[in-house]
Amino acid sequence: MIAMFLNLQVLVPLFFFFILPVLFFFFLGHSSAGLKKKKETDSRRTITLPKTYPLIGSYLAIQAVGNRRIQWLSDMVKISSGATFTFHRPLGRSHVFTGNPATVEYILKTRFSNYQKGRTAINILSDFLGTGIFNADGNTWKFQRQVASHEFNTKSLRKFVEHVVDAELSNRLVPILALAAAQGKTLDFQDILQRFAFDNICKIAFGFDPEYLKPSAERSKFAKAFEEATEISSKRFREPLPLIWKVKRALNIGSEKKLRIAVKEVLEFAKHIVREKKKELKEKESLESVDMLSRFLSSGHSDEDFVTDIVISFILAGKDTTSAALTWFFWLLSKNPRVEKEVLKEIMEKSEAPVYDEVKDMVYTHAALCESMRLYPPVPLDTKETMNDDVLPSGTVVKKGMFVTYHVYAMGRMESIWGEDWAEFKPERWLEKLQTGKWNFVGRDSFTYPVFQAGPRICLGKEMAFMQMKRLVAGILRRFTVVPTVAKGVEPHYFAFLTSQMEGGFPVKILERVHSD
Ligand code: HEM
Repeated sequence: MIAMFLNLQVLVPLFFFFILPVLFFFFLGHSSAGLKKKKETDSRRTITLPKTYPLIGSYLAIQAVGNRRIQWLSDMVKISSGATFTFHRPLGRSHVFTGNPATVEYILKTRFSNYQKGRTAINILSDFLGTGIFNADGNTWKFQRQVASHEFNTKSLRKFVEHVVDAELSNRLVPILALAAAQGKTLDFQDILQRFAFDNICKIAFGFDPEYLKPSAERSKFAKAFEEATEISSKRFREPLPLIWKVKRALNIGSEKKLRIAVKEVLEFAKHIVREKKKELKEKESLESVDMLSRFLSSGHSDEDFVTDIVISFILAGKDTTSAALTWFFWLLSKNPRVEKEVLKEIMEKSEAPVYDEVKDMVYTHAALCESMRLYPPVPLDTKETMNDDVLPSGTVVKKGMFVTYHVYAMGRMESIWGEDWAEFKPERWLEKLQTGKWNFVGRDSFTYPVFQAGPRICLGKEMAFMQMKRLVAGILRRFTVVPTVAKGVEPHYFAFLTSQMEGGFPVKILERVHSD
């Protein structure tokens, strides 16, 4: 058995890393005609659909684009008829990518039960997420969704904004920014926002403060292990064949060994907190805390593995999504002083520490965040597995077991959806001016704008995310200006594993607004 694994461990990488590159150069040398006819040109380049070869499909084309996969697939979706593109993976497997709102509605709502997370994705994430809501289908998912939905009511949201977010903002974030401003220090703003979001979501999910944003604090072991587990688990999706990570896991080598250690660390820590909470609950009979874990436990769900899995899924869902959105938001704001001015105007009309209703009423900021996530969605792609053979509204035939991905990033950049000015950062496309002179928010349907997914599995934390982001934007911009130190003319690179990131971080200087205005 071991010998077989060792053979595979040698043969599989040999095929993908040695034989394939040789084939690549062979085809490149002999067949530029191998590319299909030109489909679309822009001022800088010609965009073409990739050639498909026997056995390897279009693997070479996607390898050649390196870390521009999202952008390349977006181009393919945009030039394909019905905004639906079939990518041919090695060994005859096909994968459909779509940017067609009718198809998105079809897979996320009309034929919801036919397009599930599926076995492949669940297997990939199960070492880390177990059967938590993010990694479950059918009744396991439904039950968690029903129980968790109760936790996202107005009362919880109000407490969240007025206690958790406010405390993290005024006790940690503002002092860090004030110090950076005084010292003229450059900060990685993406890292700061990620730490802010991690502290927030742990407090909500566990009632536990990992103190990740505390100045000069050691990165907590839990946060570090969580990050490592997320990154390695999501890299499993990138392996050309699932067999590769499975073999590495069986042999406990390389990244899989690191994953095992990280997951053990996360689970041990999470279970320790669950036990402590259970003890507390027994002693006090009812808990005052508002965290989800306490609520789950006090409503009779006491199975340790079950509640641990749920809580971990929530941390994952809330950890890097809001920070990704805010990173790009502050980048776009720095390039669009007119929009920043409008946002600031709205903030200055509220009190210094705006309460829930005031935050809710920040309509222009809400629109600016929607607009920023249109161009830079925190979750750029979302994949479903087909349960039974079907035909999509675009006419594409899908077979049982095939993957269908809706391409959120592409959809935010399609002229057919947003018009000729799709590339402009324009919050006003989400707004109408009322006779009173106030803005009114005009939403888009969630199948055209599936940034939070859509249908029965639409993001549970959407409203909480907006409240957190708006409160944070108000807290920062009222006092500071965020000035990127990215060289002039350089566009930061957008890439993603599960959630999007700015490659290399987001270096900024912080200026006290009093001095800068
Ligand atoms: C800007 C911020 C956010 C964005 C763009 C976002 C987006 C998404 C997306 C695209 C999904 C679907 C993922 C999938 O099933 O593959 C999702 C699911 C989910 N999100 Fe969010 N999310 C955000 C913030 C949050 C926050 C702060 C929380 C929790 C407090 C949260 C909780 C959840 C949960 C529990 C699910 C799973 C829902 C289900 O499967 O039924 N999200 N979110």
